[in-house]
Amino acid sequence: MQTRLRVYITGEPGVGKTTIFLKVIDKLKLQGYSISGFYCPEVREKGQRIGFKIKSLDNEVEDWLASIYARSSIKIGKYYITINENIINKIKEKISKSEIIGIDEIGPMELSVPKLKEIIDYVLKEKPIVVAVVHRKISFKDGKTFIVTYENRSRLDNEIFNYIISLIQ
Ligand SMILES: Nc1nc2c(ncn2[C@@H]2O[C@H](COP(=O)(O)OP(=O)(O)OP(=O)(O)O)[C@@H](O)[C@H]2O)c(=O)[nH]1
Repeated sequence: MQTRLRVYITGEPGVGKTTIFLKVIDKLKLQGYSISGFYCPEVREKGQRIGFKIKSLDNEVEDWLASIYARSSIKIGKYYITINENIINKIKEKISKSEIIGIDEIGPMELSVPKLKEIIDYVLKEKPIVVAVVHRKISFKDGKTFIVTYENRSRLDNEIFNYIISLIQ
């Protein structure tokens, strides 16, 4: 039977979702699994968030996703979306070669960018194993959701890693 595993990591703003996500990805990499995907770290200037980058999980590909300084036809909140076809294709190329896909995050912004939504839809539909940070306002039925809290964040990465390994080894 082809494995089909979805693991979603969610929780309140700033609680530690990305930290848990990256710890789980690192543990899986240490087990020798090929993993790719992307994450969208925020960029701050003098303490103020001025935009987001998009980076491939192996950090080989990086570009601006959205910025308050750019100008484009898509604006989400105060951010103009600036992602280009070139980085999308590079990330798609990496995703096509991996067995495990990691995404941080699946949120209103990422889903409002057509090219990113296309990748997310493809991954959730086609790839066997997906680990994704999901915005607290979004939920998926097909998979297991782990909620990060201040109380469990020191151990939740191990719990999630052990859950995944128990199903794919
Ligand atoms: N002390 C401590 N700090 C943590 C822990 N996990 C995350 N943090 C810190 O909490 C802050 C937010 O962590 P993130 O992983 O970015 O949290 P997030 O939920 O992804 O944040 P948003 O994407 O902005 O909602 C960062 O400064 C982290 O270093 C933890 O287990 N202990």
